[in-house]
Amino acid sequence: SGKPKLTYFNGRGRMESIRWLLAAAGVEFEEEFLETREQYQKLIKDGVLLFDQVPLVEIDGMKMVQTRAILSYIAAKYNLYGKDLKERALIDMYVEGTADLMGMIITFAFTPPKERNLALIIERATTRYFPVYEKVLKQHGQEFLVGNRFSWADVQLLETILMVEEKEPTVLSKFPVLQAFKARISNIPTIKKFLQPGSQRKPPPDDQYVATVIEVFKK
Ligand SMILES: N[C@@H](CCC(=O)N[C@@H](CS(=O)(=O)O)C(=O)NCC(=O)O)C(=O)O
Repeated sequence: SGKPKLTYFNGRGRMESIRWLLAAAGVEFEEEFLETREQYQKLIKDGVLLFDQVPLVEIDGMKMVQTRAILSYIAAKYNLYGKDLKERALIDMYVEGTADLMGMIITFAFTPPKERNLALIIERATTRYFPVYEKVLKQHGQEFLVGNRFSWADVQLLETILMVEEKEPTVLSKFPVLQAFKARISNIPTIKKFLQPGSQRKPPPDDQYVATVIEVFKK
């Protein structure tokens, strides 16, 4: 069909940022959901998982694995990766910062309840990460994080803001510039569409999602 094909669980995990970036770029994609151990073993047998891991994204005749490699390829292909090496370096830094914060939330669902530390996630969000993006936007006074135009960094920052707000709705209370950024980027047509019910955006992980991941990878 020519559309990229994403193979992963029917949930966010590492694939959600890829769904966001493709959607922001206005690129339609298909999905195959990993539900059983047999499916996973077949993928391995067929030799399509370079490191026996998912996300897998089939795009432009390639069977891509490794989340960052996939995201970088999509960002470059759809001109969301800055105009030169220095803008790309800034985008990489901002993207890795949001990835670190999102990573804390992704592992939260797989952490035994009594070991979960939501306070630490909110503390990191409000003292280490969000202040950086608030300052960057405030300092240059532009609409977007890098190069005065829409990029991968903007997409991933919005994804991160929404994910942290799901845990703590007041998290942006001290970040007025990020509040305006959130409203602005949410209104970009391709993103507005992705935020509508019925899109391929996935809900927060629930017990069933965690159980499926554990079941599929059970040694
Ligand atoms: N660095 C890889 C890590 C991928 C990874 O660990 N994937 C997990 C699934 S999930 O953590 O994304 O849910 C996996 O396939 N694990 C199986 C295995 O490692 O044997 C990436 O970024 O894509």
